[in-house]
Amino acid sequence: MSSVEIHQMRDCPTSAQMGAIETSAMKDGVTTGAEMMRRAGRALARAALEASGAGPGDRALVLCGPGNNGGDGYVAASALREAGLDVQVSALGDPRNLRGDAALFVEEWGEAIAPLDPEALGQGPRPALMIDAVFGTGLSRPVPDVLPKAFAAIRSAPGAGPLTIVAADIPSGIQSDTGALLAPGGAEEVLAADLTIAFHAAKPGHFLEQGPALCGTLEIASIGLSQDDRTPPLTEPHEGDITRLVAPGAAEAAKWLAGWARPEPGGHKFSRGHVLVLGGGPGKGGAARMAARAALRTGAGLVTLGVPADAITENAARLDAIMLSVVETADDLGGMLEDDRLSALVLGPGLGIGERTRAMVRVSLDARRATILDADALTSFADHPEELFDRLHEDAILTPHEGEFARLFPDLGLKSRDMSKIDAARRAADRAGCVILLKGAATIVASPGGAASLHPGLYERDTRWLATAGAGDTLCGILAGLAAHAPDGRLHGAAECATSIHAEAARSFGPGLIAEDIPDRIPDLYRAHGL
Ligand SMILES: NC(=O)C1=CN([C@@H]2O[C@H](COP(=O)(O)OP(=O)(O)OC[C@H]3O[C@@H](n4cnc5c(N)ncnc54)[C@H](OP(=O)(O)O)[C@@H]3O)[C@@H](O)[C@H]2O)[C@@H](O)CC1
Ligand SMILES: Nc1ncnc2c1ncn2[C@@H]1O[C@H](COP(=O)(O)OP(=O)(O)O)[C@@H](O)[C@H]1O
Ligand SMILES: [K+]
Repeated sequence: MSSVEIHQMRDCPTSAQMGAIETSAMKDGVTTGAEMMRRAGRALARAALEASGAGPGDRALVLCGPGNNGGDGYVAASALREAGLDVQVSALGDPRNLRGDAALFVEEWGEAIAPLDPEALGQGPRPALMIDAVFGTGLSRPVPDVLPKAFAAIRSAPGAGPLTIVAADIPSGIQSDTGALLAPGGAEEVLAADLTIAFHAAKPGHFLEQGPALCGTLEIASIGLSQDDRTPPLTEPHEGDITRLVAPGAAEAAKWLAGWARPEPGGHKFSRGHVLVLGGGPGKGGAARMAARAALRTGAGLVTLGVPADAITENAARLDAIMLSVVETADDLGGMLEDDRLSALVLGPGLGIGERTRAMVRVSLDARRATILDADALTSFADHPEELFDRLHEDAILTPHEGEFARLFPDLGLKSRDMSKIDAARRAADRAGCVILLKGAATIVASPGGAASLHPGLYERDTRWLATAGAGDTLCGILAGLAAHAPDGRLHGAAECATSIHAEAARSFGPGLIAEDIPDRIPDLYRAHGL
């Protein structure tokens, strides 16, 4: 199983990590600050010309800020002028205060720089393209009032043609580590871009909170730093290494899936693992059945659904390849778990909230199998999460959506946290002592100790059709199908791969997707990746 180590992932650095990558590349003589800025600005100009279709004689407006993001803007302004456009530059703050590389490119621009004056900007005529290079990764506090006023003026300026807006690194007003808005009046105060050109790597803010709604299309431009650069771990206890972006290309995904999902040659059904999904009473079985089907399709050799006696008839009428067992109580479960070939357990989908579920979770965790806890298995511990955390171990994983997450980790929930979703998941993993898979448009996988990955169901990997009842149940099943034959302690990797399979299966179905469709897309997906 050595091939499960394959990780063809990209990085998703914070602002501090991005700074460290740049500094170390400059120190090692890989590039210079001016060269990076020149590449960044030229990439912006090129992308803006392409996206807008503008050419010689067309008007361009470049808004430049007081830091290096502004520096990228001055490079872009010079490049657009070179391409024959009629370029106007408007600056926040006095450009004479710019230092370092940015000052160099102000000089290279050498023409008039207007102050950022909403009234003047509102008079038009509206340009064909606009570059937003006011703030990038250095935005550290709410934007000044003049910025939203200038944006509003630009939006309403008179003019015939459409305006293509291109953001340098990230739209100004989004905090690049968290995706939070640093604009007191909300999203209306940030100029939504048609296209965002991120430099070197996508940042967390492109995927989290308000970021995705404001970035438009996201493209990454190389600025001369190698993709393989790694910074040393930061010293803060919960920062850990750079977040990995789980976005494998087709060739990478094929290798990765082969490592995780292809059966061993000469294997048998038990070597592919046996998943036990626990279900609830009559009329509550759909979620567990979907998880079970997904586990079987993903590659578990056997899947058993364990339900109370009065739910057997209903389930028997709906299942064939999936086996059925009566599991009335935690004692029944304990008896079943004497069979150590049961290698992965799923508890939560449709299981019911209360003491029966809590007792089953205790028995499951004590049995030390790969154990996936979702939905009702999480909510059952909302009043006493420590009781759950005390029993969790490295072969357990919690797969909450934001609502379930907030019940177990109230201080880290969406409404109360003052950190990124990534750091919230990291902190939760440390507290719980197991892997956390925190769902949403961007799904985070975090392990105790700080390792974290972000799966973007966004941009070219848009999986918005997954926001449908039961989609999470199938994710549990896919994860169980992989975990059933994964070596111990590999749940982080299994969770990354499961999220990716789940998303790709959903995308291959597309509009109108319902949860039942997901498991049955997996064979086509595997075939497409050469399994
Ligand atoms: N060599 C490199 O480093 C490269 C960097 N690159 C580019 O640089 C960007 C990062 O540059 P950066 O670190 O200078 O930050 P940036 O986003 O320009 O903003 C910081 C400035 O804004 C100010 N400021 C902050 N908040 C404010 C507020 N609310 N209201 C008013 N002012 C505020 C802040 O002032 P201060 O906080 O210091 O008072 C400071 O002056 C990155 O996104 C990429 O585009 C690329 O060219 C590649 C090479
Ligand atoms: N807007 C969205 N874009 C992309 N993926 C999404 C979006 N909303 C939800 N998802 C994904 O859909 C699934 C929903 O799971 P969950 O919330 O547990 O649903 P359920 O409880 O109904 O099964 C998760 O895998 C989540 O990451
Ligand atoms: K910007």
